[in-house]
Amino acid sequence: MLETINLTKVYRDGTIALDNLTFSANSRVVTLLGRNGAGKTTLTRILSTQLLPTSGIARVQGYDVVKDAKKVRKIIASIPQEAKSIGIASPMEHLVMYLTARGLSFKEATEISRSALKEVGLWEVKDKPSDELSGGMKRKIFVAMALASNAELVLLDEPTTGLDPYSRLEVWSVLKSIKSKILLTTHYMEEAEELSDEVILLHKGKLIAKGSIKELLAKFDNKVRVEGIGDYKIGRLRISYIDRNEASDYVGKYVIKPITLEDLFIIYGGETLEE
Ligand SMILES: Nc1ncnc2c1ncn2[C@@H]1O[C@H](COP(=O)(O)OP(=O)(O)OP(=O)(O)O)[C@@H](O)[C@H]1O
Repeated sequence: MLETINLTKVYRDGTIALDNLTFSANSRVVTLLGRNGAGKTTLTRILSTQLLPTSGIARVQGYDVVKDAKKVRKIIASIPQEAKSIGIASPMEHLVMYLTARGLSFKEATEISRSALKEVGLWEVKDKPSDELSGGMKRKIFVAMALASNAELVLLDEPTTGLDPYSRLEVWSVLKSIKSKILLTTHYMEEAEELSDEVILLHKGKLIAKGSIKELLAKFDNKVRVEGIGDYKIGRLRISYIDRNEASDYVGKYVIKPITLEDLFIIYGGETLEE
């Protein structure tokens, strides 16, 4: 269970990263979506007790992230965006170090590490120094840690950035299978669609939409996306959203597509020509 009440974070230079954010979410996989700078990492860092809020309340499984920070740390595993592997240490060494630091015996840690490394597809390279692994493989070490942690809540900030499509599928299948609840941050719409039970859309530190993807898409059930014309501008592409029954007027002239999660992002994020 994640909960915030009027959560606000103002950085020292005056940047308002979170602006009176109030929400609660209790699904197994909750995904934070938003443009660059929306406040996703700031929220993840506050929930994982790495950053203090300026005001407001945030709770993880009922525990206040400021007053009960120690309890929160016991029940979460946090894999930040900037997590870097130690060059001379192998994937196996990373996992064993991590699990023994979480309080497991060396024997238990070794056993759990073995199965986690097999599951994320790192078994073949388990003893190689991580310096000699590809960027994607290094990223997978952290996914294996999340898997092995057995934490109540795992916070994963962009876990598949830099992975090839096959590795991304491998990571998805791991994330689907683990028992822990997950707070995921991603820029990949496909990933959000594949994994999320609930999505939280942030824009400039504010909540603009929350719900299952099905619920959010249902609001635009009668719309279609038209590419090549309109007020929304993504790079050089102009987009508009029209009623489904008007679509026949556009057939043959423009590309018409069903509404996806990416469109919600565009509609709610509101990047228009005027802005
Ligand atoms: N340490 C900091 N000091 C000042 N401003 C910061 C700091 N960290 C983040 N910000 C600002 O706070 C806002 C939210 O940043 P945050 O990193 O939380 O966004 P994000 O949604 O995670 O972005 P991205 O998708 O690019 O990772 C941005 O305007 C950012 O520039």
